[in-house]
Amino acid sequence: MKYMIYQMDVVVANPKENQIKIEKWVEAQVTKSKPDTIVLPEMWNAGYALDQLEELADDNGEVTIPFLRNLASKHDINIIAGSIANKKGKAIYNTSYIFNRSGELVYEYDKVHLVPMLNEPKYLNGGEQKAKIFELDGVKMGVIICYDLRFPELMRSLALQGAEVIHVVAQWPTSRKEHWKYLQYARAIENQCYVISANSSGTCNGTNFAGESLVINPSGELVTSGPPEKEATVETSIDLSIVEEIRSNIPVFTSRVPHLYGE
Ligand SMILES: O=C(O)CCC(=O)C(=O)O
Repeated sequence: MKYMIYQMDVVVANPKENQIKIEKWVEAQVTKSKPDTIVLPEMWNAGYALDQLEELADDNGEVTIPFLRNLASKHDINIIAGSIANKKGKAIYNTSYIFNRSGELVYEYDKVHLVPMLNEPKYLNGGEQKAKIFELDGVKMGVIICYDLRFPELMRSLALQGAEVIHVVAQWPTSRKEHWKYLQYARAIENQCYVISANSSGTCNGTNFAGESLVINPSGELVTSGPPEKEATVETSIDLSIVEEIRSNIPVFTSRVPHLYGE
């Protein structure tokens, strides 16, 4: 499966401009490289303008869903659509949408873990649904959002449901870039799956975002990386046949003793 990741410099507090940016990027890059799947970063509609989300957030995807549906079917691509600030009733969530190449919305996930360091709980609601896997081109996959990466239980639950590829969409700051990298390596090794991330670049309220979107294979080896702190397109192909091979060589899933973990 061929991937293209948009390590995007999100324009803060300007959903329309970000939508145009994504459209132009897809027109320019997708037509050239013809990937199967593209990945966008976290909160690409509004950026981290948390105190303006009441005005900036989408309303149950009413703007974003038709935009992405059309992009997917027009270009024949699967879209791991990062995430957006999204109103559901009175509450605002950080929502990820996944579209297949026919333009069908196959999965929707609200970020479960909110970041105290950014005061997210003041502005956002945490998702209340269990994370599930979805399928694109017959491959079992999952998605988590940024701070979710610090909670190994979440990715483990996706791996136990059969995910072979897990995406991390993020706006992770440079100040904690080592955590960003090492946590992804750990999650790939312990779950023996591909970890594919899209981080943003650029700046918001004095915070620089790290870039360095990563593709790590199920053995914990780096396949490719985006550059630090600048907008970029990251391209790669992943070989799914190695997932089963690695899982049978080191059979951690059959060695688990769940009743001793309080599960
Ligand atoms: O956990 C971290 O250090 C960064 C998390 C974050 O920035 C986010 O979830 O948006």
